[in-house]
Amino acid sequence: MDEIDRDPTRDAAFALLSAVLDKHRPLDQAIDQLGKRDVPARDRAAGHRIAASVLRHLGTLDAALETHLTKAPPAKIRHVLRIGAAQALFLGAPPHAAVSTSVALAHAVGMGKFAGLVNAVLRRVTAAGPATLDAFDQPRLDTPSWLWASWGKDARAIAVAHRAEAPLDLSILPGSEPPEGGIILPNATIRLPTGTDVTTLPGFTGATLWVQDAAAAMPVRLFGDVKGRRVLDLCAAPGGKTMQLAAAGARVTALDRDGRRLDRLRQNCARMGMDVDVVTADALAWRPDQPFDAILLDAPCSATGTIRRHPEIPHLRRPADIDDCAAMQDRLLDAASAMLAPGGTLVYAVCSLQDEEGHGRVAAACARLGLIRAPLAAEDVPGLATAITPQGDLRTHPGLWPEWGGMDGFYAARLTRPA
Ligand SMILES: C[S@@+](CC[C@H](N)C(=O)[O-])C[C@H]1O[C@@H](n2cnc3c(N)ncnc32)[C@H](O)[C@@H]1O
Repeated sequence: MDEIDRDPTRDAAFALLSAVLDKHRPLDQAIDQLGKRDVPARDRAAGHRIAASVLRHLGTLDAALETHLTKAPPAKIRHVLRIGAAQALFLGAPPHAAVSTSVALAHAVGMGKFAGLVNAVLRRVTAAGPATLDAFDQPRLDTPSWLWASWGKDARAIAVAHRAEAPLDLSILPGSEPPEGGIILPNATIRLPTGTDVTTLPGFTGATLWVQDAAAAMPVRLFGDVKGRRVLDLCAAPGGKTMQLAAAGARVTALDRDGRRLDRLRQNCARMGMDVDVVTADALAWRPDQPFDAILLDAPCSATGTIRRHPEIPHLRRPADIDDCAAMQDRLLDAASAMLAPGGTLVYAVCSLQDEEGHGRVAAACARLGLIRAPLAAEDVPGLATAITPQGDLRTHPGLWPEWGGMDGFYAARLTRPA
């Protein structure tokens, strides 16, 4: 087949999948690359939707394809098969369209000699539609074993929640009008349906709202009333929690070592008309003129609590990454503790589901640094009393609030330095 009808959407999906699974790049970075190669926004978005669906259901797709393969195909053909099967089994594409576009894709990626195999396997795997998958334990298949084991009794609820895309969550300025069509969650987060474009909402241009997952809005609340208080946001960019602190009336110093992410923080705060002191520095080296009595450490982490938004994460992370994150978190906790005034409050948070990055780090910090917990009470975390751990910390996961569509996985602890 010499003449190939290029299909930019499927080409984009293939490029994204290959960037993630073969080159181990984050999906957002791979999408930016497509933009630099002048792939139109519409094809980037449609390709992203397909690639994200493949990544979300990778274990199930591979198990279903496996039953029709007698020997392992080349990696490129495996991607083509995954893309075809995901469209028919998860994205509602008619089977014949999924098969024919995949055959064309096999040619387009220089693998035309496998076109017959693609045609035969996809016809069989799509013949019965999504019912084909009923025999599979999909949540289990789609979760790497080490992650499943690490999530203990919550593993199934978490993995089930990962099968759906996250909704759009917004924080709004106190007293401002919520956007139409949203539901108001117990912690005052406004939730809009998956796929809503925030930039089209009147409150976005009107500077009354910003994007922040319901769980991500909890750590700042643990300080209580911050009006007029000096607060150090130690790992601040791109600034969701900085804005929440500023909106609550705090005098915020927002520090991050990543200049590009801080540019986004500056843009976000400027859009909201918020005045924040921004510092570009390494938290491990920087020290303030005088200690702070409120410090937020929203530490860098494995981000396994955000898999609904970043379905590539289970396929990129390895157990050793958790150890690396934990070592960095310990160093940042040491630094935060050194900047905390006696009697001050340190809120430590991570968007990770891994105990080693949450409870493990805080237990070690208390023993090492003499910090003590100020355990959370039900009124600190509206609607999430059941997410308070026996130690008095907050542990959320995507399977919570299923009736409203879940939330990100976060861990947060409130610590004090004895006066
Ligand atoms: C989880 S993100 C912060 C998200 C942010 N708090 C928000 O709500 O939008 C972690 C941040 O830590 C920053 N970071 C990592 N190591 C750092 C260090 N040693 N010093 C300062 N910032 C650091 C990263 O650049 C990243 O922006």
